Amino acid sequence: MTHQQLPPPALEVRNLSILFPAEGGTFHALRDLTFSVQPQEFVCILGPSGSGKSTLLRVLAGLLPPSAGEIRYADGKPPRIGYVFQQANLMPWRTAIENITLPLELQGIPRAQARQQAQELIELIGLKGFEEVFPRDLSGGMAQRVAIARALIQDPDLLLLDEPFGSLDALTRERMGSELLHLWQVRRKTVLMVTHSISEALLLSDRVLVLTPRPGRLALDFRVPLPRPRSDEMRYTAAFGKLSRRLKAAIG
Ligand SMILES: Nc1ncnc2c1ncn2[C@@H]1O[C@H](COP(=O)(O)OP(=O)(O)OP(=O)(O)O)[C@@H](O)[C@H]1O
Repeated sequence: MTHQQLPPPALEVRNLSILFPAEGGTFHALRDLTFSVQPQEFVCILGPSGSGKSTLLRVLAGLLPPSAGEIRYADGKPPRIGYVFQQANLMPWRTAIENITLPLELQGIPRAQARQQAQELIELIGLKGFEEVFPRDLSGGMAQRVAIARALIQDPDLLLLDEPFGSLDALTRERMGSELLHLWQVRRKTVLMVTHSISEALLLSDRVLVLTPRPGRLALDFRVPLPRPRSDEMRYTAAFGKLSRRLKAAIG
């Protein structure tokens, strides 16, 4: 029998709990979560409102210390992280390209060099022609493309996406999902993405982690058995419908 050796996980979460202060004491936002993520894996986190999905991303980003348990990263130290939120949070006085280059400028990288690096991402993410547009003149989808490019420009090892398409209309959301898929196929990052959309999770990810209602525990760690490359057409297949029902039942 051959033994297939897996690379060390990009991150391991062990018995993670998060307690927050509440009236008269504390409450568990997350309780005893254990899972690991492989390098370049695309993992979606699904769960009802308040199940601790955003809290989990904040812990993984190092913005919130675990109350109990631990997080281990592949080479022992926290990876470079790119973080994208539901709102693009762009600087209104900077153009699209100037928002993208900002993280590099803050690192002291010369402006011309930063712009050159941004240009490659602009083409990859469908922002060509919008470089000099200010945020007020960008559509929601375009603004979110800028936010994703800004997160990618530092070449993060780990991309954390917190409902990045949550504020977009359904059609733009589908298109952005396909573009993210394309981006991931080209750049191959380890991705953890929070979403409320079962179909988005199935179409994009290798694995879906479903959290229970508060306190968030792991209800299901589900490997998506759909072949890659994935296409939008898959949404309309019987297999996809069956998987959707399975996830819906797990969310409750
Ligand atoms: N800093 C904090 N202090 C106290 N309670 C908090 C804090 N941050 C989050 N919470 C609470 O922890 C719980 C989990 O919140 P979190 O935002 O992680 O859930 P979520 O699954 O991302 O929700 P949604 O899907 O609505 O975005 C909620 O009850 C929230 O009110």
